[in-house]
Amino acid sequence: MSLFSDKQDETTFLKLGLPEFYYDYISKKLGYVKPSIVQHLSFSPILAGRDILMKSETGSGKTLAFLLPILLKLSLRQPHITRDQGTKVIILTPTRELCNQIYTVAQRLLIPFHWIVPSMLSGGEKRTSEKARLRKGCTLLVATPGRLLDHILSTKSFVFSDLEFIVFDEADRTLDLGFEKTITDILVQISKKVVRKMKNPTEQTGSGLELSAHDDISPEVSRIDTTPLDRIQVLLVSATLKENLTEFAGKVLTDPVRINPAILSLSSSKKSSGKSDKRQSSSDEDPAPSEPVNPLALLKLPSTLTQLSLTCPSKLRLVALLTLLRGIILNRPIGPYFAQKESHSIIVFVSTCASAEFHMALFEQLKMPEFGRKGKHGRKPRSDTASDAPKASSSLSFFSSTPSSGAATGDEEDTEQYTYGRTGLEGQAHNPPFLPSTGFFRLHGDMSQLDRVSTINAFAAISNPTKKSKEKEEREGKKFQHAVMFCTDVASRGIDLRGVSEIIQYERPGSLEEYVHRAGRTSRAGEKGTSVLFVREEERDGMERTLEIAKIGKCQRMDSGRMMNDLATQVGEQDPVFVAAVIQHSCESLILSDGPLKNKSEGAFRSFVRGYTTVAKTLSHVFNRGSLHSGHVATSFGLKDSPREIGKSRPGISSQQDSESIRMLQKMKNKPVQKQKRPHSDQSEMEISHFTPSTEWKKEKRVMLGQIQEQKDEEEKMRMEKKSRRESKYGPRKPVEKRPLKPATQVSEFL
Ligand SMILES: Nc1ncnc2c1ncn2[C@@H]1O[C@H](COP(=O)(O)OP(=O)(O)OP(=O)(O)O)[C@@H](O)[C@H]1O
Repeated sequence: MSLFSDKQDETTFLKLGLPEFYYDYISKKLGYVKPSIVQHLSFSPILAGRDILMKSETGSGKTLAFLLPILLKLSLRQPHITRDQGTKVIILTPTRELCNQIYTVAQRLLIPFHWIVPSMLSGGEKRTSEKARLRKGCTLLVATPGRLLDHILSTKSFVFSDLEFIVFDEADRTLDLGFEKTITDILVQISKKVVRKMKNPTEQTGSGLELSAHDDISPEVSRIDTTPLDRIQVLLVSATLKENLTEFAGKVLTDPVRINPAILSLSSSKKSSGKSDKRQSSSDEDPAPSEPVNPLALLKLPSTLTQLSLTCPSKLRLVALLTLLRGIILNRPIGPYFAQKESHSIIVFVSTCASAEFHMALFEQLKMPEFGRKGKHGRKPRSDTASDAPKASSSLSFFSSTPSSGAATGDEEDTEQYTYGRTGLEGQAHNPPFLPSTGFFRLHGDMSQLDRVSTINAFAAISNPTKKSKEKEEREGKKFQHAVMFCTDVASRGIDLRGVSEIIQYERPGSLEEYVHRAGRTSRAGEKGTSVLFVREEERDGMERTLEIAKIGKCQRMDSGRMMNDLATQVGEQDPVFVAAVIQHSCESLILSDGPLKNKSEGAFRSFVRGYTTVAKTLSHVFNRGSLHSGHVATSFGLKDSPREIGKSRPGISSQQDSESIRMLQKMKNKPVQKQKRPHSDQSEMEISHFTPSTEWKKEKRVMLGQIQEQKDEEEKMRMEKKSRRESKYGPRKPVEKRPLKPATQVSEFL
């Protein structure tokens, strides 16, 4: 089903009730002519004051689906709302990026309604300037939970006693990230403020430190007194509403309307409206029977998305990634799956900050090796014609663990060829980049907020250029045709980057939901897109079956042999295995010659192996470290040391390492060589099991969660302040046992 169904084509925003001048504005200035299905379905229930449980596929326009009717409701009020009436709408988001994005959309939508003031609290700014904005007053506030609670408790001038709407965008993610207690605290504070206002309607209740010793903020959702929240319209929104939301939704939503375009039905638990805010409408009807509670239908991707899996053994992952990226950006014929475009913007998902940093640094420096010209006796470059390429079938085994027999028929000339480039760096200074005219970016939670914003802007300037960004690029002389961004899952939720037509899930997703959200960064608003998932052979069937069972879609298998053959043809070689070996060798040599890059690579390798097990139950049967060969994983990070040695060796090229590299080239060509000293697989597993969660790993994990930790620190600080106030008043209290931090990847099992 497309974003706009046939029936939807007849519906414009005008028919939904937008005033004509406003429709003119959003259609002409913002390009929103027809509502998407989710916007169509949610419009009247929100106008009617109903609580909403909204689930719709990624990129289907959920932001507008809740913002437009809310803003319309507020804008129509007479006399006009003023900012000194306090905050009427709070939108909670799990990440700063999403916060920023929603705030930007709200700002644009509100241009004709200048009396409605939007604002944002996400922790990227100084508290004092945030306080100043709150003091002036804002009608609509987009915030991350930690920073919002901070201001609720400490900014006296923050007025929210007349709150009318709370929206939880990406609600399941917010809970997953361990914000449950913070949200509970926020709701408790809001309830108190609303109750107080109800008792004394003329009082202008600001916020501030009003906690008493008896204000024990409960960590349990079940202990929120939600009666006052009945006055507030609550909206839970996500592309994936999981079971961890059931209890939460049950507590904060009253008689919600479920909106799920996938099922194309609206449902409600009861016919009657129980909310006191039903003041707006009595004509609220339940248009359809209840949505069946089918946990397998919880995840949805756009039908315009092509899902692919690329099977690849660990030791060839790096080469395969480079080849795939080159194939996409050069519009080489790597199957019918990829758009032939002048400019490609590709997001590559990795699982750790260290990996994102490493890959960006490597790809930025990597040059195209000189195939066929470096051999001792020289080797004539072969012609760049398709007829020279070996048959696909012969190289399909390129991606199997053992080289194909076809690949093993090297002659003496081939043997000499392995002396190619020794260090792989000779004469490379003048070589073109492996991925020409491509800007590389990284986005992860360990970057400062400023860095993250400028990265997103720089990437967007290529993926979706505006006149302004084009001028800026030309001024600065940095004109890239393509963009590749290495991201952790910090970017997988809600980020709306138009023009991204390819997603590569290079390192495994942490859960099924993560898979969906990552893939959903393309095919937005009805556009076409492709998502490629890298899997090992032993993972492929399990992953495909899981996606099918969960009705996420069918994952087609990518013809990796064809991809490699094409690269070989491009560089004038016949043997894709040889080409792969040379590329791998170039990466390894570059890493060996560059100390900081090697450190990055080692860090990325360690965090990859450690993190491999932190997979949610929905995917733990697919990705298990039992079969992970750490030696091969090291190869995929361009490391030649055995896993045991990684981190111990000094950066720089040693002759021993260099000869090992040549041996590896020979091994890949299936030449009889002295056995390379690689750990036995059992030994590898011992290495991996060495990486049991340590303090160091916990630290890294916190880094991965970036801003969340920062917010947790803030919470802790507030708790301590509260404790000391309490103790100074009532004396020391028996310490309460601390609840363990909920792992970010812990999600409910529904398969
Ligand atoms: N009615 C519309 N007409 C045209 N474009 C639209 C319309 N509604 C939304 N869009 C565009 O579609 C894109 C996706 O919208 P949005 O970010 O709200 O999707 P989403 O459902 O929240 O996705 P996700 O679940 O990934 O966060 C945005 O670029 C938005 O501008």
